[in-house]
Amino acid sequence: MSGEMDKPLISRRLVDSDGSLAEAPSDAPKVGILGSGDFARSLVTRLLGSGFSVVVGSRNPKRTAGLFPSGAQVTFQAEAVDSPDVIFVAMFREHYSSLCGLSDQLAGKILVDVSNPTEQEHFRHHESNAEYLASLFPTCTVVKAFNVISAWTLQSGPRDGNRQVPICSDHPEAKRAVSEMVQAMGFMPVDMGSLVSAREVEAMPLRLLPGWKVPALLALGLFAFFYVYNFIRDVLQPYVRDGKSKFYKLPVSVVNTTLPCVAYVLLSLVYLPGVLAAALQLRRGTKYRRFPDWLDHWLQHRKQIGLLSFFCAALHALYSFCLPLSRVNRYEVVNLAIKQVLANKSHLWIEEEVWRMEIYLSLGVLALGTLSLLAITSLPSIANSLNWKEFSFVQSTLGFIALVLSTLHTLTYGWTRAFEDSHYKFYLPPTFTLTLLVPCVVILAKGLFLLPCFSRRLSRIRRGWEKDGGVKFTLPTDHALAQKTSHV
Ligand SMILES: Cc1cc2nc3c(=O)[nH]c(=O)nc-3n(C[C@H](O)[C@H](O)[C@H](O)COP(=O)(O)OP(=O)(O)OC[C@H]3O[C@@H](n4cnc5c(N)ncnc54)[C@H](O)[C@@H]3O)c2cc1C
Ligand SMILES: NC(=O)C1=CN([C@@H]2O[C@H](COP(=O)(O)OP(=O)(O)OC[C@H]3O[C@@H](n4cnc5c(N)ncnc54)[C@H](OP(=O)(O)O)[C@@H]3O)[C@@H](O)[C@H]2O)C=CC1
Ligand code: HEM
Ligand SMILES: [Cu+2]
Ligand SMILES: [Fe+3]
Repeated sequence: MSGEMDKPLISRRLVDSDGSLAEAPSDAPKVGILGSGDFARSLVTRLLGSGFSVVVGSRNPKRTAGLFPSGAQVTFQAEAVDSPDVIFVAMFREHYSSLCGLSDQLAGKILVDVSNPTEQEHFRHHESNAEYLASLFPTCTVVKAFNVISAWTLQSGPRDGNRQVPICSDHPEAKRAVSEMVQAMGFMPVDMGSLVSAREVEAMPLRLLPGWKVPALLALGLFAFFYVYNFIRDVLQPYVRDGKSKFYKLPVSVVNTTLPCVAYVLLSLVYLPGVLAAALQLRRGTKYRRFPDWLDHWLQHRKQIGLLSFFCAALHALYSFCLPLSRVNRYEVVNLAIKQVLANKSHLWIEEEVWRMEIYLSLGVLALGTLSLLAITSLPSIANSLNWKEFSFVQSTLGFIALVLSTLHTLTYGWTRAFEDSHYKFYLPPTFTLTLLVPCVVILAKGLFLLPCFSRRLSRIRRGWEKDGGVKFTLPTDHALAQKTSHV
């Protein structure tokens, strides 16, 4: 082992100066730990601090004892597993089989598997580490726990970040015993069922932001499409036709035409699946049939799509604020002024342009402000403080209002450009016209479903009425449905 690995994660001085880690009272529940690595050391600190007495089993206790706080007993593996009923296996999977000599002593005890496979290991083995441990020690009860907690969090205490510790085991009593320990250590146990779930639990720390992959790819795809489209219109066309170099537009101008389009299209894609779902329910005349998978999945990713839309819109606003700062803008203003002077004109003021700009800026700010409310309420702590009605008012009603405001912002920005030949470059229409299609469909459809004939039928369907057949049951299924389709 290198010197780095030999350094104790917990310095003795620090631990000794902390009164709470003094020797545990003799009647404290005793816990065993096999292994003396980083995880074992952090676990010991936490367990001692939570009132447990700890015995550590090492292959070489003489060498490792110095790394542990004085309250812990460090001894040989065989001795350590003798008295405690609960034993943590703080070792890597490949070393589990080295414990087989302890089989007889371990019989009937609870083994806690804390291990995390690497990504390659996870895919190489069909069974989870915990199931493998259980197969090596058929007379023991194996509980999977703590793998999602880092050694660092264990040591410093669950002050921030996620406190949840998923637990699974085939034996309810063992699971309960470990759950109580988890709670005593300041974490929150989450029952994940039987040991088969260990594979899922072991995959948890391997996942980076699940649920964001498809929305992020969607946003990137839209960004790439609009960026290329704007590049062709704003940079390539002037270069090819007039030999003008407008490449300076790449970092700010083209980006600020691209970002709002991405934000706007994403926002409309948040509200499109709700409309499709309503249309499908109207057509089927029942809500008791599953939506097709793609729609189901889409409904479940609205939160991520919405937050990405908010992110792009916020960037768009920042870029817009920066436009007047750019040198391009300064030169343009000066050149225009010179032109005015040379033409002997004193007052440049186009009333229509002034109003158009004032209105579209104001609408943009209002739209972004409304979107921020949605973003704020999607924070779990805020969402938890709202009841369902309040949450769905903000998300559904205010979100739709944000979509309408964005549409008005885009329309007033575009004004008459869609109908002027000079704004078609290489026959390509102005970018904003491409973005208007989906939002307008969503807004029209929402309006349509508000008509009494549709809305009455829709709300009856949502209360359990069926086209052919009576009322099935009138449980508050709206809640269940809504919760199932949200990622709060
Ligand atoms: C910045 C931002 C943050 C977001 N954060 C979240 C978040 O944290 N969590 C989240 O889930 N989503 C979030 N979203 C996504 C989105 O705001 C919500 O999913 C929103 O509830 C969708 O509203 P909806 O009206 O389209 O869909 P839904 O409310 O699901 O309704 C679907 C359809 O059914 C109709 N309908 C719904 N309920 C009834 C009823 N009881 N009676 C009759 N008709 C009904 C609606 O009119 C609609 O046509 C966020 C979006 C953005 C932009
Ligand atoms: N570090 C972390 O943040 C986290 C770790 N885990 C899991 O905890 C387990 C231990 O991790 P960690 O403490 O970081 O690893 P370390 O390498 O620091 O510790 C492993 C320990 O295993 C013991 N061991 C027993 N038999 C063998 C053997 N044949 N060969 C090598 N070592 C052996 C050693 O103790 P001795 O020499 O005293 O016998 C050693 O200290 C792993 O399964 C890991 O996935 C889970 C979550 C977070
Ligand atoms: C503080 C808020 C906002 C400000 C200050 C703002 C400002 C602007 C400005 C200055 C333009 C013209 C850009 C250019 O000259 O190329 C513009 C265009 C646009 N904005 Fe905004 N905006 C805001 C919010 C939003 C929001 C929330 C959305 C939608 C989600 C949005 C969507 C658009 C669209 C689609 C365009 C047209 C882009 C194009 O085709 O060129 N904006 N906005
Ligand atoms: Cu998913
Ligand atoms: Fe595995």
